[in-house]
Amino acid sequence: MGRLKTDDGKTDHMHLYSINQDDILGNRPPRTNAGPVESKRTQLQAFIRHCSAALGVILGALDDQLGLKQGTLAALSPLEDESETSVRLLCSPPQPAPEYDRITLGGHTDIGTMTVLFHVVGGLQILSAGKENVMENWQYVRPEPGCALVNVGDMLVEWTGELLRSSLHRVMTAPGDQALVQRQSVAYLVRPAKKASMRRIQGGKIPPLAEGEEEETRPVNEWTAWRSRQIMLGHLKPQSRGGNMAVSV
Ligand SMILES: O=C(O)CCC(=O)C(=O)O
Ligand SMILES: [Fe+2]
Repeated sequence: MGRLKTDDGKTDHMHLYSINQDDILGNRPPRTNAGPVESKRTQLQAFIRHCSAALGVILGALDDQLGLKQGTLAALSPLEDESETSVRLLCSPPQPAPEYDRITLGGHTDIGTMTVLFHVVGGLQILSAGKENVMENWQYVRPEPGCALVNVGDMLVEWTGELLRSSLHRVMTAPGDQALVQRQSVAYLVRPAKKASMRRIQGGKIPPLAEGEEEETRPVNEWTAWRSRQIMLGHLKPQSRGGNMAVSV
């Protein structure tokens, strides 16, 4: 806790544990995780497969809407290929004297393909497209019982020539009395296969490169390292991207 800088120059207010998909599915030699994770390998495998199947349905619907061949988007992140896909556990301690302006996890867009988020306690906030990044423009996203939240990541924005949008979000102290309890969330963060390309997908409704626009040719790993570094150095500001054309699903 307190290791990551938040947007207001303070530090985070959460514990974070990342579980690597390749480790759980056996795509690489096993890592030694914390005891509670090691004892739940079977459940984690089932969880990953379940999330992935659900995302497959959503990606299939997006294929249709974008006029792409069925399976195009899902094929970029197959379970059996090595990737940086992870299950991320977040935990923020209760605040007996809540500081409602405290940032638990700073504003960011998810860098990968898509995210499935499970949360019960509030605190997640989103900055709507086109809104200035000031406190009063951030809106809480109320968790819906029995529902997961699905987020588009930056790579889907790149592949679709910015048709799809990745939204800037963050975690704050939960509103009202919810701040008095511990907040936990589980996120399944899908990243593409390491060997995938960041090249824009061709076909369907995806716009071809405009004149003078440079083609992105880097592989996923290189692009990820570059983007993370640009954000860390402050050369790139995390912000909502894409959404150039409404695509209804
Ligand atoms: O805990 C949450 O509600 C969101 C976490 C998140 O944005 C992330 O893990 O990328
Ligand atoms: Fe996120």
